[in-house]
Amino acid sequence: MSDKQGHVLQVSCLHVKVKTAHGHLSLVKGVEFALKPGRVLGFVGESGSGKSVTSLSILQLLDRKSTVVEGSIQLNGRELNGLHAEEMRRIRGKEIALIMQNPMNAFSPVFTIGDQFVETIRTHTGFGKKQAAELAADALHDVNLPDPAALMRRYPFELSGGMLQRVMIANAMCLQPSVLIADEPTTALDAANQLQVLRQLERIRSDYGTAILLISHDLGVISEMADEVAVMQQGRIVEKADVFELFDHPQHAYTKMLLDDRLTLPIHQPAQELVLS
Ligand SMILES: Nc1ncnc2c1ncn2[C@@H]1O[C@H](COP(=O)(O)OP(=O)(O)OP(=O)(O)O)[C@@H](O)[C@H]1O
Repeated sequence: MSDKQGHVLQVSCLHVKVKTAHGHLSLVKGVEFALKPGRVLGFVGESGSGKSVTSLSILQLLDRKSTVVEGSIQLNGRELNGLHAEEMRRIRGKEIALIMQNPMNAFSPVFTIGDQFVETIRTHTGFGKKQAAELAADALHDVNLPDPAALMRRYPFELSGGMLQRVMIANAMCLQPSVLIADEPTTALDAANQLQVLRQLERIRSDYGTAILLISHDLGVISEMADEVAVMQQGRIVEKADVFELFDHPQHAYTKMLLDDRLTLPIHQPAQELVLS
């Protein structure tokens, strides 16, 4: 269910401050953007510019004691900022999901992949164990993971980063969230796994109309996947534009510098190798 303008996610006037011994330190300053179903917004910017803090504040995952989140975060027309933690747990995963750079952090080391996957599905759907296990196995098969039944009996440390990343994507596929936040989803992966992960993200977008907030240092990935790009610098969005417009006619000096750096620095992966089929 989107709002009147058709947005599934609308972030307005978002400020995030962290409490320090010397007062409040501003990490995110007046960030605004909106996402429509099936659209991909790329988030780029130097390390420390506030991309992850922005995404964690949307998911209400920042420590409530040490941070202050101000502004509005509307998901399907419902305000998330300040929502009760229990209510937020019901929404996370089901309506808005996160895929992070280091997928090992997303899994408990003491339960098998299957236990965790099935539990997540059951929490959000009310399915029985058998039904949830079948859905999980189908989803793992869908992301090209071999022998899903055997894989579900394994523990996270027995899988590579690329495999875990695909398990997280399979998870998201089962729950079909309105919004998926992918925070550097390919950075830790080799070229073959990067491509697989990007293809799966593209499938989630096209099959389920999931809107994706894609955070990446890799301008090749952004240019392939994003419809629109927001450039962050020191906690602010300094430029936001259609992807072609931004790459062809960057307006802000910082965006120009990022694009110039791309030409002089070795980038993570040449764009032409990331063409999605
Ligand atoms: N809990 C915290 N307390 C204090 N400062 C923090 C906290 N979390 C993040 N920061 C600071 O906030 C700023 C933004 O961090 P953030 O992780 O959002 O950057 P980023 O753009 O995602 O960087 P990267 O691309 O390296 O992941 C950084 O200066 C970081 O050191």
